[in-house]
Amino acid sequence: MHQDIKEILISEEQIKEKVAELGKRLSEVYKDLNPLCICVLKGAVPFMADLIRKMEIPMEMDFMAVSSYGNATTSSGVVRILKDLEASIEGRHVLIVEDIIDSGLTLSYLVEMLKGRNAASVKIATLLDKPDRRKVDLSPDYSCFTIPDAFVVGYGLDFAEKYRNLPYIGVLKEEVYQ
Ligand SMILES: O=P(O)(O)OC[C@H]1O[C@H](OP(=O)(O)OP(=O)(O)O)[C@H](O)[C@@H]1O
Ligand SMILES: Nc1nc2[nH]cnc2c(=O)[nH]1
Repeated sequence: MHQDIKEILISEEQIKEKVAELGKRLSEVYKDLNPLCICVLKGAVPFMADLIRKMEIPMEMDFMAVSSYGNATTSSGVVRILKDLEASIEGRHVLIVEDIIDSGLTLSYLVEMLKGRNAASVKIATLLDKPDRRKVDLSPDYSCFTIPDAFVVGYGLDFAEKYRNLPYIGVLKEEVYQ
């Protein structure tokens, strides 16, 4: 285990199992709909890469970069679009793929914005859901794990851009970010 990690919350094996389950479910839900999976950079990259390989249906992908955190561990509430989608989503079935929903501020902004572009549907798939910290009324359509209120890293999630490459979800030691 990495020296900055206090505890492994979700193991590599647990992630693999849940992601495969979700991919199978999405393959049924989105059969014949050619969904557009939107990966929210950067944290959702490992989840997106693993999830789409478990979706055994035609699909397309695009990427967005938004930022509300910078290098902090709590959301500023201000969502900035750093990179927009490449193509129109009018009439498309959109699935936003996220690594974590915390305050919900990032996604509630994103969902409203994408709905405003006349998508046929806009749904959310998240690896992690941290409902205790929610500031807006938002719940994911698909979620792999519900986690307690702790700052987690790994499998895409960072602290100051580090730890994204850990294959598990871990809780960071307090002394690392204090
Ligand atoms: O529900 P919220 O409180 O809004 O938090 C969730 C957002 O925070 C993280 O992004 P971050 O801005 O850290 O960017 P990153 O994915 O590049 O690390 C995460 O990837 C979500 O997008
Ligand atoms: N790395 C990381 N980013 C987040 N963004 C919102 N919540 C979290 C969290 O617990 N960890």
